[in-house]
Amino acid sequence: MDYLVVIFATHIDGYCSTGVSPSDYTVPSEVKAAGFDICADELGSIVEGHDVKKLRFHGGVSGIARKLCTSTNDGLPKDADALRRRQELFGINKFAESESRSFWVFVWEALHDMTLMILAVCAFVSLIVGIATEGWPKGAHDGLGIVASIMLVVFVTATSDYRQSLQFKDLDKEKKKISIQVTRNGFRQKMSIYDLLPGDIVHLAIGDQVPADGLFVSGFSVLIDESSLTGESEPVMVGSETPFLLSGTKVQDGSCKMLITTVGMRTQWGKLMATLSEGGDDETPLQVKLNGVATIIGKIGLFFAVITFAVLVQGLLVRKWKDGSHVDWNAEEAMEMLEYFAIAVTIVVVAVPEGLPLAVTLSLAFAMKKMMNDKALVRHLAACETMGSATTICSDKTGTLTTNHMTVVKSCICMSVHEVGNPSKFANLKSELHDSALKLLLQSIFNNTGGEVVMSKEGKREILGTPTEAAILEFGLSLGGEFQAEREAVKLVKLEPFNSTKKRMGAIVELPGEGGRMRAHSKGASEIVLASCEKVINAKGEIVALDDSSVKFLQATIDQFAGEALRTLCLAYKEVQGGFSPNDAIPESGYTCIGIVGIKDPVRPGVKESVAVCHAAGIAVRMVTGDNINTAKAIARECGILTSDGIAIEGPVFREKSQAELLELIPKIQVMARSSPLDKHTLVKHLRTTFDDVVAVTGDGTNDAPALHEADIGLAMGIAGTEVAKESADVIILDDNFSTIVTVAKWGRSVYINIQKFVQFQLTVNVVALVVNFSSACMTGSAPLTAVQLLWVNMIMDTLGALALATEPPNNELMKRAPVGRKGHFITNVMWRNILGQSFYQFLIIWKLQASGKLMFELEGPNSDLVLNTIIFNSFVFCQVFNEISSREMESINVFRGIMNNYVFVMVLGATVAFQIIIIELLGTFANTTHLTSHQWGASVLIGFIGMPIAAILKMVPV
Ligand SMILES: Nc1ncnc2c1ncn2[C@@H]1O[C@H](COP(=O)(O)OP(=O)(O)OP(=O)(O)O)[C@@H](O)[C@H]1O
Ligand SMILES: [Ca+2]
Repeated sequence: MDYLVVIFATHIDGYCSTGVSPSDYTVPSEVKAAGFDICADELGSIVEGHDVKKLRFHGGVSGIARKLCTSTNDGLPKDADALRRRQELFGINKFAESESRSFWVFVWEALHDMTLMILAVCAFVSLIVGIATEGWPKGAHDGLGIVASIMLVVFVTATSDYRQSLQFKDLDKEKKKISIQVTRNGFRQKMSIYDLLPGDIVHLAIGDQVPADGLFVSGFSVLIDESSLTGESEPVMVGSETPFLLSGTKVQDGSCKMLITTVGMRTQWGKLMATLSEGGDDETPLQVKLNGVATIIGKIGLFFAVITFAVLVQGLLVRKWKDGSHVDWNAEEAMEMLEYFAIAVTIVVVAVPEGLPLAVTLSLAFAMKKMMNDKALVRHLAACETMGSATTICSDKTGTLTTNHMTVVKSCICMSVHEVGNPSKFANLKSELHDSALKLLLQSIFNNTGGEVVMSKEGKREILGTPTEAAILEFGLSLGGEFQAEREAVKLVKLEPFNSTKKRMGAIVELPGEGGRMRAHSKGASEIVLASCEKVINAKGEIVALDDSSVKFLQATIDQFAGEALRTLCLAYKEVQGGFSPNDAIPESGYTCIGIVGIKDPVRPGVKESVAVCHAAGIAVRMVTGDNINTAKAIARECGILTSDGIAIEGPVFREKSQAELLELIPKIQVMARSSPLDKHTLVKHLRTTFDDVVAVTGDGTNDAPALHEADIGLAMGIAGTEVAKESADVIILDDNFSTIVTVAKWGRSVYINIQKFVQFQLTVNVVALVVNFSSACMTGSAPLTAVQLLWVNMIMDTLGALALATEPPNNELMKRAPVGRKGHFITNVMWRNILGQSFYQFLIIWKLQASGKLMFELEGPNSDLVLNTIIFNSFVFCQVFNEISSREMESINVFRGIMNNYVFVMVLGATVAFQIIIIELLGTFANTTHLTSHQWGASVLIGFIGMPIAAILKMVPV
């Protein structure tokens, strides 16, 4: 679809008269023909340029809406043809994506490997010298062998890189699936931001990202964070005087309705996106660490390679010196030199564990894909590996531990406690309420709210807004209130939307008649709102002073509700004397308490079990919530988070503690209630720095963003989460479920362990290959493993090994051990034991073969060296094949568990064996091998197999 935008963009440019002063603006004929009175470029210049003059010229926001043939109340009409025409003229809300790279780019990149290039030069020289001396095709075998191996390596590397890039592309798409509330055809609906068109009416709330450029229509206290566009961190006020909203910016506070004017690539954000290149995650910490390891090993390899080469050349020179032929060289000797050089280079190739970073990516990408199926979307690759070492999870309560389906189940209106929930109980409550109190209550509920009650397309009543708001609106409806009627009865002068720092929201309404009397409504965390009350409505409907006994009664009620795990909210009002201008602040004291409601939000099924899994896995779970302490405690107890030796603390208390006190306190904190965004951040920071914990934080709201950012792994909720929270997070939990977080931890651990397994396997091969070639070069003057053979071994241990070992799915055992934490060594003692033990065996057996293999296999004649070397090569490869199986487990003896479920492993192993047979039996001329008898085959396989019981015995050695 993108090309459409471009075509029309250029098309319209010809007509549109941008840059001219507003008064001589003429509408392009094409636009006019479609019924619009303004073109896309003009709209773009107004909003992007914050051009108040032009805006005024077009009749302000309502004028623009008219010219765009839309209504600020009902949005765009449904007519599909008209929508299509609109899209043709104004474009769609998509951003040009950077071109995806083709397979050949990856081939080209794989070819850029230094060692491979040197080898290619060797092959080339070998080909020329070979053909010149021995003729075609005999002289070309060695060279062709190397060329083929290089091609194989390049091809496999490129294929795997290419496949990764495709996967990341899919993920990128998933990441960008954002929907938003839109009014079209008179109905509120959720829509993908990509379907937005100029003229659409979008509802923005705190935490949303502005999806396209547009104008503010109506709303309150809108603060926009434009830092993503301008880098300016100070938020900008948006209102009817400065109505410009730019895409890519975020709503930091307030809520509003906006009219979309400019979409897609025409917006500044679109242009910005086009200049950013896609994908390409930074390297993860593990990758960085492993790259370091790889460099060291590479250097060791280089050292050995140089010595091996020197020793081999020296052997040749000494031989020639003895012959006295050191001055004249024949081609065969030149070839020999070249082969030595090739071997030296190959030793470097083998030594450099290119597979390490690859294994990490493979493993992470695999985990990422699987996690997506398990409802976790990984935004930053590094997160999954970090999650594996997490020692603490700071979870928020609402929505993560609970279902986020809230209903009012108890109320204490006018000082009398009622259970509500079914129609008869509501009738009961209603009959007891005094008329004037009921009126006040409904006025408060329906005006002092961030939610809305609307009719859906199907004619059903729908409640919009956060779950808390929805619960209260539902409560109001059940009491016989009507949203529209209450809204029309008074005029809303100001609304201060809820935010987590204040923990309350307020509204000012103008009452009808009587010279514009004003009334303030306040709603919020019950202790806080109650503290600002001076009066209360009593059971008779009279307004009386709030005396000590009433305060005690209300506080006891709050505690009682909270003790039953209910979220409590207090509603209060105040008559505002002496007028009110919208720029004034809503009063904070002198209120009259209407009542308290208790909202039930049941704990999610399975949370208790998941918390238990975390505890078994040595991960501490803490609840950090903005809710009342007793509510939090009750729920934490229900989930198994709060235990008898744990501490529950309130944010304001926590804030006052000294550094020394915190040191003592923090490890014991299991619940932190009434926390502000900053408290959450402080706790996480302390845990990370002072206690060296690896901290995972979950959150949904904008208030959680700082903590999510600070955390080692931020997990945002996919359903309830705001865009701001999601953007600060590393992982998005698509089903908002705590159990999914445990799954992420499990995958993280499996990634970590899989990479460890792979490293163990690869280091073993490395050590043996290096030592064998080096020692025999030193002692016998020849290398048993040739360049082509080494390249094949390299392939087995690098790419194929990574594939086989890095993609093992997790098992439940993983969650029964302690987390690695921040200080754990990547290569553990267990791994060293396995590596050294196994290498020792392999080295010994190959050494034995070299020393007395001819005797053992009764080899004689001119071919005996070749046969023996083939046997050595074959045994060496089979040692790796069986060691690959042993490497599936680092500690447990049973290495076969679940092997048949991991078909990649089985396939890789099968392919390795099959190709080994082909190399030896069919490609002997290229690989410097020869046909082996069944007896010799059996012996090589047996030698490899013995590595397995040895690995098993090693696992019994305690470290
Ligand atoms: N729409 C609202 N209007 C007024 N008060 C509200 C509203 N929503 C929540 N509250 C009050 O604020 C408290 C929650 O504050 P906040 O949103 O900061 O919590 P949170 O950190 O998101 O908590 P959680 O861990 O439960 O998600 C609630 O206990 C309630 O008393
Ligand atoms: Ca929250």
